[in-house]
Amino acid sequence: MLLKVCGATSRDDIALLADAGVDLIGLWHGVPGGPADLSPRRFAALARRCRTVAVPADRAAPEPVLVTFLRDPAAIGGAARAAGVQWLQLHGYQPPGVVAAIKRRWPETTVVKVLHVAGDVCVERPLLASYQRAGTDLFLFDAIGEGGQVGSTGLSLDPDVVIDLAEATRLPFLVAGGLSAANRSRYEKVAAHPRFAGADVDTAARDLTGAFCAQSVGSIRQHWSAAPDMEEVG
Ligand SMILES: O=C(O)c1ccccc1N[C@@H]1O[C@H](COP(=O)(O)O)[C@@H](O)[C@H]1O
Repeated sequence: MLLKVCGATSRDDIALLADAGVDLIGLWHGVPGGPADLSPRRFAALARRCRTVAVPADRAAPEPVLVTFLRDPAAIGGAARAAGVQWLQLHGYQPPGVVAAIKRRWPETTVVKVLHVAGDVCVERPLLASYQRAGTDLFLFDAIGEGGQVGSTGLSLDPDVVIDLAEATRLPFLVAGGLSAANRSRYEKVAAHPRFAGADVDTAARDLTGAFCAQSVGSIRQHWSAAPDMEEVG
């Protein structure tokens, strides 16, 4: 299973996350006003750092992921390509046409489309087939905040809602939304699903000051790694 942690902003963040065994590191670009938003230059520098950071010989370097609210396929694909980044996380409400345009021009890209869930309602439910036809590689299920907040809500999804959504799709999926070491046992059914690809965390990876905490990330890794292994995705 893959562990993704979101919102790295420094070389030290990446060293800490790599050392803790994180597989995918989310780098924000095109998240206006976001505390972890990166300029194109900084985004490219940190993506390079992900690929070159020291990791034990038996582990791959973490994969940088462009996490974005951008909607313009050329801007999204252009930023990723300029930084040599293969993974895109389309957070927010980009329509299926954006996925299709990216996959047409950059077919080698792994596109993760976020599906936003409020309670037991997935906003994009009527569009699932369209996103699949467009070439989405993985879905990421995330909780919407009470005021419609998107990303890093710290709110957990009901595992039964996750399973229901997984069954309505045919792609591998990641889960986000208030995940932690402590609530891993609640997601037993989810982690055992044959298309469960991994967990995506922001809030629980940090301490009270908002900095990444090696101990918390290590503990999340340890608890969530108990999930059955996923076949290669992307
Ligand atoms: O972390 C953010 O603020 C953020 C901003 C813009 C897009 C995505 C963002 N994070 C995503 O939020 C979830 C996890 O959040 P949490 O563990 O509930 O705090 C995850 O998908 C991140 O990629």
